[in-house]
Amino acid sequence: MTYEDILYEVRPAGVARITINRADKYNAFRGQTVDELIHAFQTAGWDRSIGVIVLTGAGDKAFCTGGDQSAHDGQYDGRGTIGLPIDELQSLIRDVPKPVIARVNGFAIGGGNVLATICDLTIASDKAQLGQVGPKVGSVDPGFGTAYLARIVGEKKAREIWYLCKRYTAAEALAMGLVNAVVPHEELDAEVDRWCAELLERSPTALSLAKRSFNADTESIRGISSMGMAALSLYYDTDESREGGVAFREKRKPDFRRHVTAKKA
Ligand SMILES: CC(C)(COP(=O)(O)OP(=O)(O)OC[C@H]1O[C@@H](n2cnc3c(N)ncnc32)[C@H](O)[C@@H]1OP(=O)(O)O)[C@@H](O)C(=O)NCCC(=O)NCCSC(=O)c1cc(O)c2ccccc2c1O
Repeated sequence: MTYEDILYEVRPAGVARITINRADKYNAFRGQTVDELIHAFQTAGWDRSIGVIVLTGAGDKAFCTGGDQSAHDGQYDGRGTIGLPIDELQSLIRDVPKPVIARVNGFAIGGGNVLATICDLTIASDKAQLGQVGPKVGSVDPGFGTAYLARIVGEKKAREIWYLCKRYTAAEALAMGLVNAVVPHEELDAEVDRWCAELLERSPTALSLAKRSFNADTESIRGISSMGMAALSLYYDTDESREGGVAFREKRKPDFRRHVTAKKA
């Protein structure tokens, strides 16, 4: 597969770096981006010469800001249940039998925040900002993005993150356990390299067994996600959901309640 939306590099030896290369869109993903990410994770995941996978975004503004709002009118573009086969990508990041590190170099918002959450480890620049926007833009991740997040930061904090859609600094994310480390922006690569070097010294089979063992406890969320995606697909076809995307593109506040109250009894 020839990549247009991502970069795939092996650097240094043993480390596959997968970069969402859409800096002009704040590294938002469209259907093609997700398909390319799936291909890249499958390649790195089953290549025995690779011991660690690093996921990041191009430039220094954003790690990833989730679904591309310019490719979202009702359903997203793409071949999956909601257009984007994002649930396949999320499962794959969990399924690859090696550690995946999120290198969070800027905004990790919406689906970008979900990707960083699902990765095994997260290392953030002190310039990073993390948060959810779903209910602000007529969407929600009804699976790993919500239920798995609650496992990490606790129910109260997870509900705050999703209901209020605030942006959190890297330091706040560290305090709530959403990231493993925060470093000055210019030291991000050196820190990621250090973590990768240490992981490459560990037994790959022991790491893979540990990863599967951690995953086993939250596998039921995969079922919740697949049911949730079917419900979400129906929601995306409502005026209430469309209002979120339209308002984002028109750079105005959404008025969701107008559509709720317009429903017939
Ligand atoms: C990232 C921001 C917080 C930045 O805010 P700021 O005020 O600094 O800048 P702008 O808002 O003006 O943005 C700058 C520039 O970037 C464009 N942009 C940013 N994000 C996107 C995007 N996601 N898609 C397309 N374009 C984007 C923006 O339009 C500006 O371009 P100009 O040309 O006008 O200059 C803020 O931008 C922000 O909050 N962005 C997030 C937007 C968003 O709605 N994301 C999608 C949310 S839904 C989602 O991601 C999602 C993901 C999943 O994985 C799911 C899984 C399962 C179910 C559902 C899922 C889901 O809904």
